[in-house]
Amino acid sequence: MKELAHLNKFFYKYRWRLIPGILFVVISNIFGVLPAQVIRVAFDLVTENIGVYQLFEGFNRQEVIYDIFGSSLLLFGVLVLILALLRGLFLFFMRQTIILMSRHIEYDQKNEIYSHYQRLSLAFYRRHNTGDLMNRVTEDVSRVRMYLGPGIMYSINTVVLFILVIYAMVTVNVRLTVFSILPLPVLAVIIFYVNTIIEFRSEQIQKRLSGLSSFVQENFSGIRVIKSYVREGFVRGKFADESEDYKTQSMALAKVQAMFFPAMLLLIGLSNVITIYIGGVEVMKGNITAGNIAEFIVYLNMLAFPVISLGWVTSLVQRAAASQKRINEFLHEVPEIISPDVPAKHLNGKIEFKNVSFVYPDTGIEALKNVSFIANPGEMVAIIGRTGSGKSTMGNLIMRMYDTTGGQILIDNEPLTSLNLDSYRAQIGFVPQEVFLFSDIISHNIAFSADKLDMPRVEQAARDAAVYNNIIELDKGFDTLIGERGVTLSGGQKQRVSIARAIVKQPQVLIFDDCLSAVDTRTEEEILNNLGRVMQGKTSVIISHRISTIKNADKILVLDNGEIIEQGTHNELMDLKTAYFELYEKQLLEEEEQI
Ligand SMILES: Nc1ncnc2c1ncn2[C@@H]1O[C@H](COP(=O)(O)OP(=O)(O)OP(=O)(O)O)[C@@H](O)[C@H]1O
Repeated sequence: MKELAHLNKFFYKYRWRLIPGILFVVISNIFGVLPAQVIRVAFDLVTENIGVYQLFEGFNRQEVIYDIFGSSLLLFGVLVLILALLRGLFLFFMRQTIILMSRHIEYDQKNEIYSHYQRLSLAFYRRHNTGDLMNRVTEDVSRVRMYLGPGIMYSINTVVLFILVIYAMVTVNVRLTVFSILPLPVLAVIIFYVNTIIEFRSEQIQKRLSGLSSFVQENFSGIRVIKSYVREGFVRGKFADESEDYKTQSMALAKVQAMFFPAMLLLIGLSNVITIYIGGVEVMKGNITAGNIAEFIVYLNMLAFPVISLGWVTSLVQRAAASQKRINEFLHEVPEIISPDVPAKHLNGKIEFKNVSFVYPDTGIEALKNVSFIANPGEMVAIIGRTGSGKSTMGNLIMRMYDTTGGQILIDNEPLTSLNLDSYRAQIGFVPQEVFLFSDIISHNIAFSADKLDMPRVEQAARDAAVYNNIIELDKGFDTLIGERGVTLSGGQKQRVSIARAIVKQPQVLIFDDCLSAVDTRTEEEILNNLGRVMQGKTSVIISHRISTIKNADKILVLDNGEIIEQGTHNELMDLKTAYFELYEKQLLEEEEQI
């Protein structure tokens, strides 16, 4: 439960909603209790007046008594109505303060979690799946809100109402009070247990439902594979099985829910019966009036809801505590990559790896061993090697997505870890291996790094990335929506849009992580020529599988199993007639075979 203490700061922040809220709860409950007393007086008036009315049987005065009796009853009726209206008004204020407070806190908490997520490093995102990350910012926050809003509101309501009602009951008759509230604790305990079962089953259903939606989502995304392998029938069968499971769980829940309300009504009914019986005995003894029984019945029915909410609120708080625990787990996660608090600096673009080694934190895979090289401003350095040799890892380390586990990376002769990270990354154009474009229009995707859209710059970047002609051929040109809701670009087009996104930044350092793989060799040459112009005096790091992409580089690093086994220019490496030469021969042979 201590997990919920994290939320106290929000209660303090919104104290001017919470305090009036509590006040409104008290006032609304006072207006809730008063009608019961009015009803008692009215009831007693009825019994008295019937006696008086019968006494005047056969007299003219009987008519007058009847009229007085009628108008006073009407007055009581109007009074009850006014009290009910006032109660309603304060209930409205209560919700407007406390429930609104919970919505404000929900908003703040979502932002708090989301901005913390943004600070966490790539390794964190690798460790946790997207569904989990999303659940904590949506479902868990909603559960916590249930505690902040209804939870707090009904708890205060229950306490205040209990004090007021029990006090009013005890002042009438202690014996009757004890007997009539006797079934209520049983009701609270039953509701707590039934609620726990309901919640457990609901959670199971929720899990099945998210399983079902992930299943459907994945199959819709992979519909091409399903159709090409004619697996529609198989997938349909699997869907039916998953749905069947969901149905069974839902029916089990419906059964418990079906028992819930009758059990509740039974216990409330039992309280009423006891009140009337014991109350009747007390009336006969002359301890209370008939009006008191009516008053008690009203009190009991007023207590029923708080008793029910007691069980409900208890399980709600438990769930909120569990959710807050999950939220806190992430909020207390310290980012692995922290930028030192130093001023931004202009980047010249010298990159130096000094005996860099790197082991991936979660898998323990040693991706780089003792890697050393220098890339000077104005140079194009290429990295080539077999798959899994550590090329992308080098890109990730230059971007400081991870910190090295051995050796050092120097940027402009300073350790990378001592630079202002935001300013450093802002001056690098990184094109990742897996293209990712947002579901937005093309121009926004290209201008992603800028706060303001500068169309001439976007168009120039598209030209340099050799994708301009493809874009203007589309009906809406740069305003074409791409992604799930829009046009599907080809693999090569996507790669080039993501290249344009990096170029538009006019970066000091450009990193291409195998992002020309889906581009034909002629277009590739065009892009590389443009790059030569755009990146004049700046540093480019080109990671590739293809020798054709990198043969003009100033320096080629041949990576194998995390180690640089050769480095030099194309000609130098060819002369060596070792690994690079063999790779060249192999690729030449493959090209000839294709022709
Ligand atoms: N996020 C990660 N967590 C753990 N291990 C990783 C991660 N990314 C890569 N690896 C491992 O590190 C090694 C080097 O991977 P890397 O992606 O750098 O190779 P690559 O040369 O870029 O390969 P490819 O050409 O296929 O993209 C591989 O063994 C890979 O399994």
